[in-house]
Amino acid sequence: MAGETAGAEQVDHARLVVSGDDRAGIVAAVSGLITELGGNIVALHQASSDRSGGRFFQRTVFYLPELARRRDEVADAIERRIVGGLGMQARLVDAGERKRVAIFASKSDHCLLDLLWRQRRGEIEMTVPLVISNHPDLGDDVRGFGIPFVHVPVGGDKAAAEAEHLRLLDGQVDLVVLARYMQILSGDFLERVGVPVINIHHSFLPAFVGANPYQRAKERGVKLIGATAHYVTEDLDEGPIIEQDVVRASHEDTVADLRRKGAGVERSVLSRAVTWHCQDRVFRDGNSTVVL
Ligand SMILES: Nc1nc2c(c(=O)[nH]1)N[C@@H](CN(C=O)c1ccc(C(=O)N[C@@H](CCC(=O)O)C(=O)O)cc1)CN2
Repeated sequence: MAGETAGAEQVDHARLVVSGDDRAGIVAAVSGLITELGGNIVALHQASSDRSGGRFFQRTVFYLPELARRRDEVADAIERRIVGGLGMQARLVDAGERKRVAIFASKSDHCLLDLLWRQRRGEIEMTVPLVISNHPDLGDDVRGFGIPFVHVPVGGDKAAAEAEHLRLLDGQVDLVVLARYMQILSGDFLERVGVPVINIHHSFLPAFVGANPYQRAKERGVKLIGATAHYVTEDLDEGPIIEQDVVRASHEDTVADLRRKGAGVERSVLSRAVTWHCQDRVFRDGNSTVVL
C-alpha cells in the first residue's frame, strides 16, 4: 500500500481525491455517495480547468465512523460509482497516511536539511526512508537525523548511477525530491522510477533555466530573484510548476548575496510544494498544476 499510516487517532478520517473529464453532477455524486455511506464532509476543494468542460479536480476530506473496519466497502463503492459510473480517476487516502519520500542532494545542504528538520517536527506528512547523494559531504548531517544516507557517485557512466538509484528506490517510495541535486535525470530514469519527482530550481522560472542562475541574474541586473518548485520532466526545468516565490535584489548584491537571499526562498518554496504534494493538494493539468 502506498505510503505509511500514522497513529490510530486518524483512522476514521480520509480524503477522496478525484480527477477526470469535467461534467455536471460530479460534486453531487461524490457528496451524495459519502453521505449515503454515513460519512460527513469536513473539507471540500474543487476546480475545473475551464468553464465549458475541460478537466475536473476535487479533494474531499471526510469523517466516517468505523472507516477502518469498512474501508473495503467504501473503496468498492467509490470504484463502482465514481470510477465506473462517472469515468473518473479516484484515490482514497487515509488521513494518517505518510508519503514515503526519497530525497536526492549534492553538496548544498539548505534545502535538504530544511526538509529533514520539518519532517522531524511533523510539519510535513512524510517519512524519509533514505537520502541519496552524488557526493559524500552531507552524510554525517543526514545520519544525525537517523536516516540512511547512500553515496552514489555520478561519473562518466550516468546510466550506472541511475540503475543504482532505481535499485534503491524500487517499490520503496511514493515521491522523489531533488533538493538541489545537480544532475540531469534521463527520460529513461523518469519513466522507470514510477513516482513523481519534484525539483527546486533556484530561479523564478521561466527565467534562467539551467545552471548558474544567480550568476546570470547578477549579470542581467534583475531586481527580483526567486525559486521554483516543479515536477521533473525530461526537458530541463520545463516541468509543471507547483510553487514559486521571489525576493528583492539590488545593485549592491554580490552573487554570494544573491545565493544567500535565494537560499531562504528555495527552502520555503520547496517545503510548501512537498507539503502540498504530500497532502494530495496538487493535480497535474497538462504542463501546469492545480493546487487545491
Ligand atoms: N530531467 C531533468 N533532470 C533534472 C531537472 C529537470 O528539470 N529535468 N532539474 C535539475 C536541477 N537543475 C536545476 O534546477 C540542474 C541540475 C544540473 C544541471 C547540470 O547542468 N548538470 C550537469 C552536471 C553538473 C555537475 O556535475 O555538477 C549534468 O547533469 O550533466 C543543470 C540544472 C535536476 N535534474
